[in-house]
Amino acid sequence: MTDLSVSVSSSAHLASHPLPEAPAKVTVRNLNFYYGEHHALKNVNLTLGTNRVTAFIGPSGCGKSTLLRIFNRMYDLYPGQRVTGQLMLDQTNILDPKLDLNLLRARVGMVFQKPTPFPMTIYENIAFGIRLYEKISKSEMDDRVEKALRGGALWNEVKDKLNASGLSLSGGQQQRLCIARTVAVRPEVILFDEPCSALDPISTAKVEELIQELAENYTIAIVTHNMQQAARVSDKTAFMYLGELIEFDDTSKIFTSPTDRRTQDYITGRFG
Ligand SMILES: Nc1ncnc2c1ncn2[C@@H]1O[C@H](COP(=O)(O)OP(=O)(O)OP(=O)(O)O)[C@@H](O)[C@H]1O
Repeated sequence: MTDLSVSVSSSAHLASHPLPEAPAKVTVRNLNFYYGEHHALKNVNLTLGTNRVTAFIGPSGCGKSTLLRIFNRMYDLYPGQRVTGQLMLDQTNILDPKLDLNLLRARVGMVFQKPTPFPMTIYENIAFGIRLYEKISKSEMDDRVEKALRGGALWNEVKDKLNASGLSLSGGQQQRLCIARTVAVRPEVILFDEPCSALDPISTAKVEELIQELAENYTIAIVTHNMQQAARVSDKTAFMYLGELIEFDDTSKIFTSPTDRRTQDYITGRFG
């Protein structure tokens, strides 16, 4: 195959041999999702491997964001939405109606498309979430804030202005603040919903680098419209179409020799 629109030969990240299987962190079995009458996810099956980055790609409306939002039960916020099937985070049933959603969302953090810092200081943006779950001393909190900001690759830029408003940062810095805020509560899984779509190329490169660093300690799922981004940052790629998971494989395989014609058509830009 010679006409793939995503140049993968230049990406050092893409290995030519199959990735070893990682232990399952999130397991999706026969998952269906409905917005009222609309059947938005159709019998989806896949596994997010521990400390792997899994990218979700596919044309607009195929259900990528819907699937991502089920992983931390965001759909509970809206009436008329319904899910069936099985979804496990290790041994925890994510779909259990009795599950404590605050605890789930501490374990499965989310970073959105647009940076959404709280209208408070940089320090408080981080400390706020920690205080929801833990009572710790001021010096412990200072340590945690520093660690989180380092985790968000932002510490060096903000260490001298922790009392400035989070909203005074640039868009790219705000997004890294949101990542730091997510990391601060020590999640196991981080969901990224098109995290770079509002960022310039330099900020995008920083966030992509950060995502790869975070994969050393976290299991990551990322929805992206940017195929080069999926190829650069992810280990595994899931291609979705009209609510179905069409193909799920090593990213190198999806971008060089996909099995399904529809995957090939999408990544070569024939539709979507
Ligand atoms: N709140 C909602 N109510 C009704 N239908 C919805 C709602 N949110 C999404 N849908 C529908 O569900 C389907 C999947 O939407 P979803 O946002 O998951 O797609 P997507 O692949 O993330 O799209 P995009 O790439 O444009 O963000 C679409 O047909 C969409 O119109």
